[in-house]
Amino acid sequence: MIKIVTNSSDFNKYIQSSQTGLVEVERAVRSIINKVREEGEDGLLELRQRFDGVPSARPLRVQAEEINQAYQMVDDSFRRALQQAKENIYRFHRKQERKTWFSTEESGPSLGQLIRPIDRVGIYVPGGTATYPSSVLMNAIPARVAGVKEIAMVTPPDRDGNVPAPTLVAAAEVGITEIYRVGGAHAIAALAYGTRSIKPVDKITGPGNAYVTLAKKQVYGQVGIDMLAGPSEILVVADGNANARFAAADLLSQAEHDVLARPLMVTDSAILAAAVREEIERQLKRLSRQDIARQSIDNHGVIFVENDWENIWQLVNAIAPEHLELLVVNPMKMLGRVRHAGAVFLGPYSPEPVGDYVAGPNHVLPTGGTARFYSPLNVDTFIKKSSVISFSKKDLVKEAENIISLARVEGLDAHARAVQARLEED
Ligand SMILES: NC(=O)c1ccc[n+]([C@@H]2O[C@H](COP(=O)([O-])OP(=O)(O)OC[C@H]3O[C@@H](n4cnc5c(N)ncnc54)[C@H](O)[C@@H]3O)[C@@H](O)[C@H]2O)c1
Ligand SMILES: N[C@H](CO)Cc1c[nH]c[nH+]1
Ligand SMILES: [Zn+2]
Repeated sequence: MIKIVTNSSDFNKYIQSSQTGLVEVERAVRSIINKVREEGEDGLLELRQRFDGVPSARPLRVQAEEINQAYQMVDDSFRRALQQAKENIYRFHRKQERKTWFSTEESGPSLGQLIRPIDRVGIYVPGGTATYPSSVLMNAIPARVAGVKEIAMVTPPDRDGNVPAPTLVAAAEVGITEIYRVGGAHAIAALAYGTRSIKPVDKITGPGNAYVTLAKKQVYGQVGIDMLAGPSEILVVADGNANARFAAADLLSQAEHDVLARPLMVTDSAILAAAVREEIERQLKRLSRQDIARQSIDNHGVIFVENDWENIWQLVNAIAPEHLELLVVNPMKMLGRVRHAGAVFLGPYSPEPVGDYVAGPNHVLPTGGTARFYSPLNVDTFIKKSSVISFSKKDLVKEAENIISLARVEGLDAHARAVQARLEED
């Protein structure tokens, strides 16, 4: 059963325990990464066999033929839904496009920013316990809008070594053909360091379980990463008027992702809290992934009951959840109180799964409190900027004294001389 916590002095305990690291997993991930670094592809295939049960003889790269066959295996309703989702996600992300710019003032130096896409990106598409074609779109579309040319995709195959057909079709629809059937921390290591058949990438993006997420954290620096997008979270903020059936369904929608998923709620109504708890038990029984959802609800689920709305907003921002639902009267007005959240869903008809699939904003979102400093996956994730500086002699003469004086204070004589050399030119 989900815990109901009414004593606000206990709140911190629940927030902190959910944001602290998983030491055992961190250690396991370190040794997985080292094995791939030291033993390359042989180590990778051994780990794939151990963790994904795939015979090492099964080639890493998915063949073009498998992608063609995948189209025969998906139905029309999936293809229509995929097209609609793709269109909506493209529309939202195109609004984020950036252009190279230069200052256009008539006098003074020319300054600007070069915008360049990252050359080669590795995207992780989860697949350990569910199939995520939607995550293919969410990763690839902002990369395409940014202009990334090379996208390598990794995803865990099933026990027979096959990548699910919907995942392959989604990849083909966004022009990805470099697909490797491998998941987990070992796949992240292979993307970061390269193996015989996988060329290393410049940046790794995408969500995953604790192994994947901690692996991304550990390879950061060797490659760029988007963020820490680990086991799913939802925080439902509900007042006494909220619908208990809706709140319970939304909590379960994230609980079913992972035994480590965090379904949280805060309300000022003890009556609603009890009703939601009852509803969760009733709805859980009908779910196909009830084993996973049950563990998430029992071990990580909490309903906080708090009368003071000032304290409620403090709690929301301290948790900094991946998904925040506002099931309150006039949610738009309450938006101003939100400082940290991956995505905010307003009102009873914006349930979290709308954002997972079709709304358009990205569903790859920061977890574990990292929405305090990370943003959703977006076009900027796939670009980088270079500053451009162009001074004429006149511009340099004007600034020379300032440069020389700052360089002297820093004790960097050669810096000052680089400027003086130009002043003494003729
Ligand atoms: N934050 C986000 O934006 C977001 C979006 C979508 C999904 N998710 C999350 O992605 C995750 C998907 O999880 P999943 O497990 O279904 O798929 P996954 O692909 O993330 O993880 C499966 C892999 O984990 C590895 N693994 C499992 N147990 C292991 C062990 N004991 N030791 C070493 N490696 C092990 C296996 O190699 C397997 O390939 C869920 O946590 C879900 O909540 C997050
Ligand atoms: N809710 C997940 C992010 O935490 C994304 C997702 C994909 N498919 C279904 N849900
Ligand atoms: Zn989801």
